[in-house]
Amino acid sequence: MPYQRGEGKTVVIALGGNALGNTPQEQLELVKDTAAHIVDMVEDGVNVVVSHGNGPQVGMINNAFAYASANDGKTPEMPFPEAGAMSQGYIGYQLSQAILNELKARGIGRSTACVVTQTVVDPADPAFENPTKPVGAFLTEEEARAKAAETGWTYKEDAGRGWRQVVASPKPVRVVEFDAISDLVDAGYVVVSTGGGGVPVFEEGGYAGVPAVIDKDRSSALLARELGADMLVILTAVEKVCVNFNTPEQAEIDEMDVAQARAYIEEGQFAPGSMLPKVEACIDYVEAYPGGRALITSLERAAAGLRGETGTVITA
Ligand SMILES: Nc1ncnc2c1ncn2[C@@H]1O[C@H](COP(=O)(O)OP(=O)(O)O)[C@@H](O)[C@H]1O
Ligand SMILES: NC(=O)OP(=O)(O)O
Repeated sequence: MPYQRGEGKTVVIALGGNALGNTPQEQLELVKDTAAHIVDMVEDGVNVVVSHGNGPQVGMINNAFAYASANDGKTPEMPFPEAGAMSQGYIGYQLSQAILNELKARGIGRSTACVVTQTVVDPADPAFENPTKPVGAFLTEEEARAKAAETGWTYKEDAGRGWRQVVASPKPVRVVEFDAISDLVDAGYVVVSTGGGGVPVFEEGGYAGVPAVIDKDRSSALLARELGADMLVILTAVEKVCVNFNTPEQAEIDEMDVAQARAYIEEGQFAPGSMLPKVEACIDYVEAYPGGRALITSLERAAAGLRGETGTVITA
């Protein structure tokens, strides 16, 4: 009996940094666990579309080529959009392989498809004037200042955790490969796409890559909305979003509607650069697609969250 999309819920999952780790070797181990959680959802009858972050990875690739180029005079510089595409390629390869292995181990006759994705951004987006997206490794202030002087790149302090290179993070406007992704979902593939939010491109006549990194939660929200997905699931390191996070008054949020979420944003409950863009992405999705529900939870609790047992649910 051929697979039909109408048979189960369609869910777009955005994987946070803890699902991937910091090096390709570490990631290869971590994605086995990630894949098991994803296949739990597939086993529950869910059509899963997976997207993922790429901040550490795209910075690592760009930096490695710049370093080699400066030191051996033979290695070429790697343009930022190409570094973004390379990050999608190797992360997608590892995720896809791990999911395939898990499907096979459980005797589930489904397959994966990995789509290197471009996402249109607006040349007039004010984000190009103010780089905010951290990429690459954490450095000390001294290392960051030396690197900035050597490369001309911008470095900023990242939420008390160290210094990182920052690049522009424009808003996603359109997923270029949307039709292909949708067809693959309809055909029953577990699709990995829109990694790192998609390689940002301007659409001026043809498409052309832009040196920037889109927030993957925002692109996942756009993809979920366009697909008419039943749910957007943002997986990160915490099981629930909290008010008064990291204080003695910390309290978990089980459910909030857009009005409540906006009120919490006004109060400054969600840290910019970490939880705030996730909540904003959920608002974008449920406002544009009121039939949908957004869920923020941890990777470990993802399948339980989809069953309505945990996580923070955001509704219109
Ligand atoms: N109000 C909040 N409730 C829960 N977590 C929060 C809150 N504000 C900030 N955080 C932090 O945000 C983190 C998620 O952001 P981040 O680490 O940038 O995501 P990603 O998993 O996509 O890499 C959580 O692990 C938590 O440490
Ligand atoms: N592109 C993106 O949002 O990556 P991170 O989640 O790693 O920051």
